[in-house]
Amino acid sequence: MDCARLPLLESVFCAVSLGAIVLDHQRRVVLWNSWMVRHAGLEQDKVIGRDFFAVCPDLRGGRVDAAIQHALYNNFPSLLSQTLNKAPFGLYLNAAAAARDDRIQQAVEVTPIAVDGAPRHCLIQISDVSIAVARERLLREQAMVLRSQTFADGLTGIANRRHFDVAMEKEHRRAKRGGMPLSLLMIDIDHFKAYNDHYGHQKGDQCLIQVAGALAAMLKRPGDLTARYGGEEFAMILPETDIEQARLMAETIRDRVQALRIPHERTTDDARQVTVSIGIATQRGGTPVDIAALIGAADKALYQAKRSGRNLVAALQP
Ligand SMILES: Nc1nc2c(ncn2[C@@H]2O[C@H](COP(=O)(O)OP(=O)(O)OP(=O)(O)O)[C@@H](O)[C@H]2O)c(=O)[nH]1
Repeated sequence: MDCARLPLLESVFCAVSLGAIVLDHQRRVVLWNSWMVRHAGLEQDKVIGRDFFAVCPDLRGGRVDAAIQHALYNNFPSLLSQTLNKAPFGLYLNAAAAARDDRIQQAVEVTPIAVDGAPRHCLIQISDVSIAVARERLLREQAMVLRSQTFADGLTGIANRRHFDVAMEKEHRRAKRGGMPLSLLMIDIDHFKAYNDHYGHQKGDQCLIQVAGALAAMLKRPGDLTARYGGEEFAMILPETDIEQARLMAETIRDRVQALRIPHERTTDDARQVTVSIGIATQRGGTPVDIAALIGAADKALYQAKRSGRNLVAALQP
């Protein structure tokens, strides 16, 4: 190497906008660039010639330590993925960030370096990936919000039809695998067309929100789901629930909706309140039917409850 080019190389080493450290074969710090001085808060004269792990004791025994050993003794380069290592070096944007221990997000690369007439050295490069990490976090949060929106009904906030379909597939598979019963309830507000006609569409929407809230508040087990199936019809999935337990649940739903005391002048109910009819279909444990048959049976039971006078529960076992 032409000696006149060495100061130039050192200036370049110091000017790059990433952290650069060179270690010798004994893991002593040979070079520590200005970016490291700025972000680690350690001047070159405090680190040059010292053992790397005396300068950065937290890194001993971790993945950076392993990468250094690989580079120095096995001649292997390593790229430490940001997600696994988060921010291994104590590097900060400024003093305020250091006080909060708010580290610069880092991508770390360790490369073996052959040196003429001396044992192998290694170069550690640290890039600031804070912007990319923040962008990724934001995208992940936005994806979660979008996901929750695509699975929620816009009016009532409970699960929508798409969520119902996904949950039904999952619970149906689980019931089949475990030989457990599975109940499905179809819940329909009685004379809702007349309610809308009499009180107006906005009041109709309020009524749907109240009924949905009452249904959602009844669920206790993690696999249970209540969804807006469409219009004024709701569905409830009750895993590991036999026909008698489902009937009890349906009767409680009927009571809870009546307890809301939503006036309905144009209904057939004597109390002139909003009521619901409920159809139940239960698949026995060990004798599964397909999902379409289960939904069809719940619809048929709902139709029976309506035809028998409304504000009633009917059940079928397909
Ligand atoms: N306000 C409001 N009304 C809705 C919504 N979705 C569906 N509906 C109304 O719900 C009513 C359903 O009426 P029908 O299917 O005839 O049933 P029904 O009047 O409830 O009669 P039964 O079910 O036989 O007791 C229709 O008038 C729809 O317009 C909604 O999001 N908001």
